[in-house]
Amino acid sequence: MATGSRQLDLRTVTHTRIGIWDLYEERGKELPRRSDSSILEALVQIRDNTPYVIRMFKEIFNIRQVRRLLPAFLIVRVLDSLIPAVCLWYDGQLLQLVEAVMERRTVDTTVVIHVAVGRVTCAVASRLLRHVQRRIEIPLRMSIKQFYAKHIFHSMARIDLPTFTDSAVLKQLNSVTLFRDMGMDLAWKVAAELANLAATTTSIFSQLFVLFTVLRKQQDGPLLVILGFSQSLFRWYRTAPPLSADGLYSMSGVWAATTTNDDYIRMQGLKILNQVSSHRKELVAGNLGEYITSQFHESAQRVGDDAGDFREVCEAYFMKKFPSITSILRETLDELPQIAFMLRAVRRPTTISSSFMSLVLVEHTFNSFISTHLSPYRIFGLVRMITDVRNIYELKNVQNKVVDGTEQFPENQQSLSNGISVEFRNVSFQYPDEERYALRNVSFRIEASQLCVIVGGNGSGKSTILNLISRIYDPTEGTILIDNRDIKTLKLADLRAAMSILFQDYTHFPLSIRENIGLGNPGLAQDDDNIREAASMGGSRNFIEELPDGFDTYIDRPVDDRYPDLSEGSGVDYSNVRNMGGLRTSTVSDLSGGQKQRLAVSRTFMGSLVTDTDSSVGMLLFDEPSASLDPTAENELFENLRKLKGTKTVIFSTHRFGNLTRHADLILYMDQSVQEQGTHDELMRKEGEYAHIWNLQAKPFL
Ligand SMILES: Nc1ncnc2c1ncn2[C@@H]1O[C@H](COP(=O)(O)OP(=O)(O)OP(=O)(O)O)[C@@H](O)[C@H]1O
Repeated sequence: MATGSRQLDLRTVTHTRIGIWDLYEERGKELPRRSDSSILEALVQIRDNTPYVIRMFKEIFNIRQVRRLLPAFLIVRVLDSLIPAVCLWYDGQLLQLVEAVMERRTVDTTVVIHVAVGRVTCAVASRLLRHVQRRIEIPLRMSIKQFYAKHIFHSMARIDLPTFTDSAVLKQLNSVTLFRDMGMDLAWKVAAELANLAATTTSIFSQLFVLFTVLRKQQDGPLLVILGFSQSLFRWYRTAPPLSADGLYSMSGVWAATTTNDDYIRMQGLKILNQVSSHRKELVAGNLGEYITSQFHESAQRVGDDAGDFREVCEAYFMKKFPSITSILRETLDELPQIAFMLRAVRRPTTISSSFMSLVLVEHTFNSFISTHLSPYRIFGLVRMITDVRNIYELKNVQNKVVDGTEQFPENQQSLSNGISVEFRNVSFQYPDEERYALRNVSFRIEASQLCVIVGGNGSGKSTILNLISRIYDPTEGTILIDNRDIKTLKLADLRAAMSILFQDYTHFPLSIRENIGLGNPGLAQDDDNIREAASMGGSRNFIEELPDGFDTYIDRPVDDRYPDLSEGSGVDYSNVRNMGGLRTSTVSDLSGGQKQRLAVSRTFMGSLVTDTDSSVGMLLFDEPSASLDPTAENELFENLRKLKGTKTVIFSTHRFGNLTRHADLILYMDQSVQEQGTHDELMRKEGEYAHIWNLQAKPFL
């Protein structure tokens, strides 16, 4: 697969087979900040990522709402964390009361009342504090989330296609955006976890202090406290997850894992086929339900229990490698407070009941330490979150693969009204990770304001030419000149503002039809008159105006209506609430394929519109835009394109030979390279491949 610079130096890479997975690790090459399970490594991670957390706090503190609410939240949180210590103090009072009763055989009722009132007050205070905490937490969380939603949105919006589809970059993006709202919520989660940490530490030290105060007069009391504390520390350590901060055991270096297990790959494919709504139509029409179920079962049977996700399989593998060495020692340590208690009971049998109560108090307190927020899972979770905070900020630094130019384009905005010239000089191109050349040694020149039609069979490289003109990708070899200047020297934003493109694999944005068209020219995106004009040019205006919501219609609504978990099939009738609220029953859009294509054409025409204040584009690129259009619509489109001749450069790619080619200033007949070029008459006279296909395909219909 790999070629040239992509070649691997296999001597430095080790291969391990783990279940169905092949793991490749590069020897002696460490990633800057991934680490294994040791607490020390976790500390290193915290240290490395602290600047990002500080930056995060500075930023969230600049949000007015947060500046007001965060200190209040922290104060309430810490106050709440002191309550267990107060309760413990009352328990100590109770303990002393028992001792006094044992010695004097009388009960001091004021102490009893005091303790009872104290405990009740603690319970009430705790409940109230938690309520206040929750009240503050919700607006606080929403403000922070909103702030990071904007931050992450911008960091992602600037990434170009080759970078966006790079699997390593994708992983970084996923760490920030994988779970719904995850990235946006992350800052809040980190803040909340740090607050928890502070509160838990306060809680532990205040309880330790109270325990010492209560038990210091008892013989062996301090010893019990020390033993209890060390016991809980060891228990804490024992429950510490052996996972590294990124969830994988001890794999701190550069590594990659893949699987070639056909059944596993097929199972994942079948799952997607079954889950993603865009496949449902074919699944139903093809009567595939039973078939894919049986295929899934067969594959699952063959692959057996090896069919795990890499993380699971890896965990199981490394588990075997890490037996617990110190477990016996830890088990012994667990028993130390009880041993101390028994020794004391043997030496001083009269104090046995008070010692027992002390022991219960100590055990109860330290058990609560382990089960609190200081649980090792939460600590490791925090370390992971802190690493993700760094990912959020580093998203901004992801380098685009298509490097921006520095020169303004065009030098004179007016020049765009005469179109833009394009020249390919010996351009060859391979898509990333592809060995085959999509284009090989392609040269041609399209003069400003000419109409160029690119024709050729499937896979002949037509779309690739448009991808290169818009610098979605850069050529592997050769040069592209735009208005006689190297395309790489021009500022990308200027270049793209100067052209309007309809890609073959266009999509509709999950926005209103108005915006779907308007975004063809962001400068005019709010201008209703221009949007209507573009809709007329693209042949979509009539059917849009007939829709109940007209230009406000959403083709795919990005927000789902919500219902309780019970579905309609389970006997619940939602029609009343649905009718009352005007909720739709179907998520499927009402537009035909041809209507959708007309919308996409309208969006592209949007770029050709001019106002006094805004310049329009100088070039329009259409990649097979008439595939789903009826003959009338296609004819209208060609008329509109012909009208642009002389003011805009128009490049039109198609594998259908016909009306438009006869009006083209330049026809490129492609098959990986330019096989023939010229006007229709020139190519017909040449009697080459173009003439042959034209005679076959178009002539009978004209
Ligand atoms: N994103 C991509 N990644 C890898 N290879 C690609 C990609 N897009 C296209 N190719 C390959 O590049 C070659 C040229 O494809 P291109 O899309 O330019 O052809 P086309 O002439 O537009 O075809 P069609 O008429 O079918 O749209 C084909 O071999 C195709 O498989």
